Amino acid sequence: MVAFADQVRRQQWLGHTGKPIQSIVNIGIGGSDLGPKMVCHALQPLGEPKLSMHFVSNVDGADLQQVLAQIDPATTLAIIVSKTFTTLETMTNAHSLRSWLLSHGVPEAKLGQHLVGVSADPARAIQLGIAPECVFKIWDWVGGRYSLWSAVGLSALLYIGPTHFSELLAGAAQMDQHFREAPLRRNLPTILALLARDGK
Ligand SMILES: O=P(O)(O)OC[C@H]1O[C@@H](O)[C@H](O)[C@@H](O)[C@@H]1O
Repeated sequence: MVAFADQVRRQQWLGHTGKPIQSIVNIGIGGSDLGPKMVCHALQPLGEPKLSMHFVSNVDGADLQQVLAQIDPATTLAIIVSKTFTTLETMTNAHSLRSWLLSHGVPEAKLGQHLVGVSADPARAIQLGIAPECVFKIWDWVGGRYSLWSAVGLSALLYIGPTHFSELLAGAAQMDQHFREAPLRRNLPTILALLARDGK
């Protein structure tokens, strides 16, 4: 995953016309959308300025159309993110985006340069035309709401780069440890949960 991200970030991963990737479109919903979207938004100052990031989750076609109007198929990389690869909203948007690429000049044989997948079920991703080596696997035991820390974080990795992404993972591991060990009075996730409860 890091080798792939490096290639894209160094402008060595080329679209079908030989131009480097400039736009990343993350297609997913729930945990396969919100985590990476939040990281890309929160860590924008660390983001790669040559990449524009887009997130499409809504099955209402207006969501996808708004993004398609801003990007060039020749320089677009779509990441289809779905643990199951059966989620209706994501599959609908993935098929629409695939058709858009094909109808805007991307030859079917070169679709693999513009489409990658993240899933616990790689066979389903391959059926969509994603090259087997471009399907990044999520472990089965990762729950949707925590999946940012798995391959679902690919768009965040592309945007902030491997060094910052490793720091993000290390910070999460540190917080896991803090949650297990800190006394409740100083336990940050516990305090946050209590504040949220009080806020209701
Ligand atoms: O990643 P998938 O399989 O497309 O699922 C997307 C989301 O689907 C929702 O139904 C789940 O509650 C979420 O946890 C999950 O992230």
